[in-house]
Amino acid sequence: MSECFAREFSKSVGSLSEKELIRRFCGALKPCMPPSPEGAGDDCAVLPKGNFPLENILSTSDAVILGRHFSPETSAFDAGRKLLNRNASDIASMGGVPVYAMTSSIISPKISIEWIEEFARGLKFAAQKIGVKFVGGDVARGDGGFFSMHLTLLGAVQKPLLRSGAKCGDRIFVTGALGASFESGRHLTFEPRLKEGLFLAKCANVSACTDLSDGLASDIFDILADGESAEIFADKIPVFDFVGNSLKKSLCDGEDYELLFTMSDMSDFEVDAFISKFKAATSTEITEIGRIVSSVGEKSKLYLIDAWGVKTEFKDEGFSHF
Ligand SMILES: Nc1ncnc2c1ncn2[C@@H]1O[C@H](COP(=O)(O)OP(=O)(O)OP(=O)(O)O)[C@@H](O)[C@H]1O
Ligand SMILES: Cc1ncc(C[n+]2csc(CCOP(=O)(O)O)c2C)c(N)n1
Ligand SMILES: [Mg+2]
Repeated sequence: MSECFAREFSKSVGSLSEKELIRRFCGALKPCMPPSPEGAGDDCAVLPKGNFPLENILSTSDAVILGRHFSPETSAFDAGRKLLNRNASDIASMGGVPVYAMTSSIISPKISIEWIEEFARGLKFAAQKIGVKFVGGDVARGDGGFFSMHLTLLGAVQKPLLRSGAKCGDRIFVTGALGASFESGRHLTFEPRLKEGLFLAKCANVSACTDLSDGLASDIFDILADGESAEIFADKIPVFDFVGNSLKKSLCDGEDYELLFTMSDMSDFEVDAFISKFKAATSTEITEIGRIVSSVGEKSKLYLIDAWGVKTEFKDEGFSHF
């Protein structure tokens, strides 16, 4: 595994010119970079409309920052893969398909050339899995030991799944299992729930959807309108099986990159059939974890209901940078 910081100047990006650095980075991304003008090389990338196969264009942006989203011990390959996949998770949560990516980076001159190429190979690995092409970006020098790369991902969607739309009485579901994403390494190795998002986009009674990046205890509020709260059945939360994981961690750790969504007008009988259909179409487990309830006149809240039916407000928060 290549080390993040070079031990000799000649192996550091500081020994390269800006153009040489871009050439090395883009070289490691091949064959995921189309030639100019669609790809890098001119002042802008020229993206043919026909390459966005569906009616609406989606756009999202997220970064990975050394010390914030990965550590100096993380493999560069895993950090690069994470960068694309965490953006693809946002496209998945809208029910879209990812198409084009652009990366902008701030790089300390001490970063090793081998490390940055390995980072690009992680990006390429994720891109080949989900059919994304890289079409340009930017690099700038950062001081000290700083490294960040920001990725803008464009995608396409017919009818987007939105965060808004959940109504009182709707059932709340989540894909996969939650918590201990850092300790288990899933924050690096997860696969974006793209086929799951596409499946949901075709279901008429999905009323809201988002992906879980800051933790359910935070992200649930993104799908609650004024006058709505969420009741979650504590014993239904799919706690990821990992030493030290807990209900609290499953709600607060973040970086699960699972989909949280709501369904309207569904009978108990239909729930089992839906869960089976979802599994058959995507190979992914989903769990019904709660309901949207009315709380008119007060702030939206997250309530936990225990196995005895006792309801308490859950006040711990998910991840927040500030
Ligand atoms: N610097 C910014 N300028 C404009 N809009 C922003 C900025 N930062 C965030 N936003 C917008 O705020 C909204 C919420 O951002 P948030 O980062 O919570 O979404 P997210 O990408 O799903 O979450 P995460 O970053 O945890 O993956 C998004 O629509 C995003 O585009
Ligand atoms: C070194 C290191 N320290 C902490 C964490 C945990 N972490 C970082 S960002 C984030 C939420 C989503 O990020 P954002 O809001 O930027 O989208 C979480 C849970 C990590 N993965 N690596
Ligand atoms: Mg998101």
